[in-house]
Amino acid sequence: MDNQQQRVWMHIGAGSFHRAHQAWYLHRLLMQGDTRWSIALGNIRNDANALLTALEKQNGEYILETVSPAGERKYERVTSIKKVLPWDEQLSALVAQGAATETGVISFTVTEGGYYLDTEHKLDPKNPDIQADLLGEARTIYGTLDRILRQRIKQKSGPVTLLNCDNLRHNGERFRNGFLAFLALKGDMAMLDWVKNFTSSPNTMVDRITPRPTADIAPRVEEKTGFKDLAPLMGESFIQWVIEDDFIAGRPALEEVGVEMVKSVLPWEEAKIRILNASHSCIAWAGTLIGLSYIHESTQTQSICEMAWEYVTQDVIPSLTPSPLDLDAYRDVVLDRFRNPYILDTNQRVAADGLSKIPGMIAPTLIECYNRGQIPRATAVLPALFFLFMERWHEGDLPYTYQDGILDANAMHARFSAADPLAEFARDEALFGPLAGKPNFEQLLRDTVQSLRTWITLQTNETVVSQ
Ligand SMILES: NC(=O)c1ccc[n+]([C@@H]2O[C@H](COP(=O)([O-])OP(=O)(O)OC[C@H]3O[C@@H](n4cnc5c(N)ncnc54)[C@H](O)[C@@H]3O)[C@@H](O)[C@H]2O)c1
Ligand SMILES: OC[C@@H](O)C(O)[C@H](O)CO
Repeated sequence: MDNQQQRVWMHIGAGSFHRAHQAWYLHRLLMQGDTRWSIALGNIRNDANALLTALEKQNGEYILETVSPAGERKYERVTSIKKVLPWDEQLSALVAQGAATETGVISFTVTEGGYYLDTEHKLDPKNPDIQADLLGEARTIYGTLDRILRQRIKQKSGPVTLLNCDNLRHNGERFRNGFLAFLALKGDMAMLDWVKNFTSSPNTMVDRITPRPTADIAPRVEEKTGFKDLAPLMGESFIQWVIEDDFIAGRPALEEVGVEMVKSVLPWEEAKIRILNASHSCIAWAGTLIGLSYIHESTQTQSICEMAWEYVTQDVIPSLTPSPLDLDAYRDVVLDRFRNPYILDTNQRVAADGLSKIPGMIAPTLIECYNRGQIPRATAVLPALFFLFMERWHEGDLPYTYQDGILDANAMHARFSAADPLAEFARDEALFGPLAGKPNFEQLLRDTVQSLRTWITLQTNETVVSQ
């Protein structure tokens, strides 16, 4: 193996997922003796500083615990992060590393809300974070990359791949359109041209359920491996990564470790986003509404599992057919993964970012059902659950903090203080695009919310009686 040319893959977004997924794949490649690429990890926000410090102390290494649906646990020391980039206000370390010639790939996980796109998948220029970045700050992925690439051009470091690893449909394309729109709004046509010509943004489908790490992992890791890990994490044993092979400045040989390199990621991403992610949120919102804390408990509640099953079976599968995937089998495997009791994934984590998930993951199925003359009764359950979930949020009755990158808390409270909050919700174009304000859609939501209120009362009484 030619190890002369050391290349760097910089990742922005030091959350759990990157370390359980992309870093794990590269680690496997290193273990095969191909050490040409390594990862440099940094973050835009200052919310990962403790983790970055812990990783720095361990030379970027940590133990990943994986657990199968049967409860079999495995431990692996992940060694692909060779550089930990410390955070400062100016993001100096990220900028320096991103601008270096050795860096050929810049990937990112900044959550679904981190792209600030509306139902038309267009950048929302009114968002305060976007406005700040247009004035030169680096609060979002756009302002951050703007800074990095500006420096890259100055140093003549050449082309670079910008690799989105978030759960977004057409994630490369949507990010790229957002970024180009951002640069156009800035009026920076030279930079815009450079990005068009010297970067590529492959679409990818990423998959591994990775809960937020809990305190019980470290003692287990120490007992099993003898390593007193300051930054251990846990994920399910299942893993998948499908990428469109469009890397402008080289890439690690990821196909050697099970990554599927394809021409078009479309069938995989549609299945993942609609069958896995949208059902996941459905289960998290429903579970929360009847007092459950974990995804497996919620999925094991028959009426909740039926909501997800019917949504996929009645509305999604007809939308995605024909597909090269066996969608019925995909649905069943996904629901089985959600039932894994050892993962202890929380409804809180999966319920997050609903304001981005409704337009990105759920509205397309609603629209397509209407377009083929079908009333999307099963899909309407998902936004109806989200409405009831946000009503609880408004009343201060959620058992946890709701995290949503694009939530305008004042506007949302105002909506729920209006005479008819459901009408306001159904008319929200940012959520429902062309369906917003359509009387038949509003009525469908109203009826669905009503029957879910009855379901919640019944379920809650049942829970109280059986306690
Ligand atoms: N955890 C999973 O199971 C999983 C699986 C597949 C894909 N993903 C994708 O990865 C994303 C992150 O998941 P995670 O488990 O690492 O979450 P996490 O909560 O551990 O980390 C979130 C990361 O995003 C950053 N961030 C949040 N909002 C941002 C914004 N507006 N701009 C810039 N940075 C922002 C945070 O600083 C942090 O680094 C998910 O939202 C999803 O799109 C996660
Ligand atoms: O639906 C929530 C996601 O974070 C999910 O855990 C992930 O997409 C699985 O790959």
